[in-house]
Amino acid sequence: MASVSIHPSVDGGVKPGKTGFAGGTLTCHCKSNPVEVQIGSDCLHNHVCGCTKCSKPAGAAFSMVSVVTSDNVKVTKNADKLAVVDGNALIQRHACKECGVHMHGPVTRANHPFTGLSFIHTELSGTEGFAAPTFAAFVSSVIEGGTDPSKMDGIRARLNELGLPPYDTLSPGLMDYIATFTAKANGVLK
Ligand SMILES: N[C@@H](CCC(=O)N[C@@H](CS)C(=O)NCC(=O)O)C(=O)O
Ligand SMILES: [Zn+2]
Ligand SMILES: [Zn+2]
Repeated sequence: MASVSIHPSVDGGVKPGKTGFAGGTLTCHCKSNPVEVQIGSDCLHNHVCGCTKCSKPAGAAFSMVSVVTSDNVKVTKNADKLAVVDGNALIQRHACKECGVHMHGPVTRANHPFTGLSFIHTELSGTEGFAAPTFAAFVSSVIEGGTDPSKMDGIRARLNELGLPPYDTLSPGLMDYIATFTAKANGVLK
């Protein structure tokens, strides 16, 4: 069952986070002058994502991606090496121009449910303790990234085995959060 690599951080089993964890430093893969980003809190939620836009380690079918509030994200070293991958995307993924690693991705678009949040990859921190992923998002999207559709049953079974329930968009909790935001913005809900 373990033939497909979901992500190196979960392939050996999902490691629980540490209660009261206060953050850590994310470092890119450059051997010299790496970019460093300080995260001043635990992540609010963590998950694995199969979409083509989130950066995946070599050989992995998924990225592991989480959110923190953007005021808890500070680029502390070699900020000049960062460039936005796609200026039109909702998530402004800032990648290292040299090694390609995505370091942080703030959402700054006005009136969006995710405004004020930044997407980060906690495995870039040497310190373990960030909250563990709890579900798998955009699972069907791995096909767009080149996965053979015949592998999908096995991938979903492996995700369930790891305790990461698979969804083809976000988890029900997050989809409800987004729909509630939209219903309030439209005046349908008070
Ligand atoms: N099927 C698309 C899905 C892309 C997508 O919608 N990704 C989600 C999860 S990260 C998202 O919120 N994207 C916003 C963005 O990339 O800015 C793909 O794989 O490229
Ligand atoms: Zn780098
Ligand atoms: Zn994604």
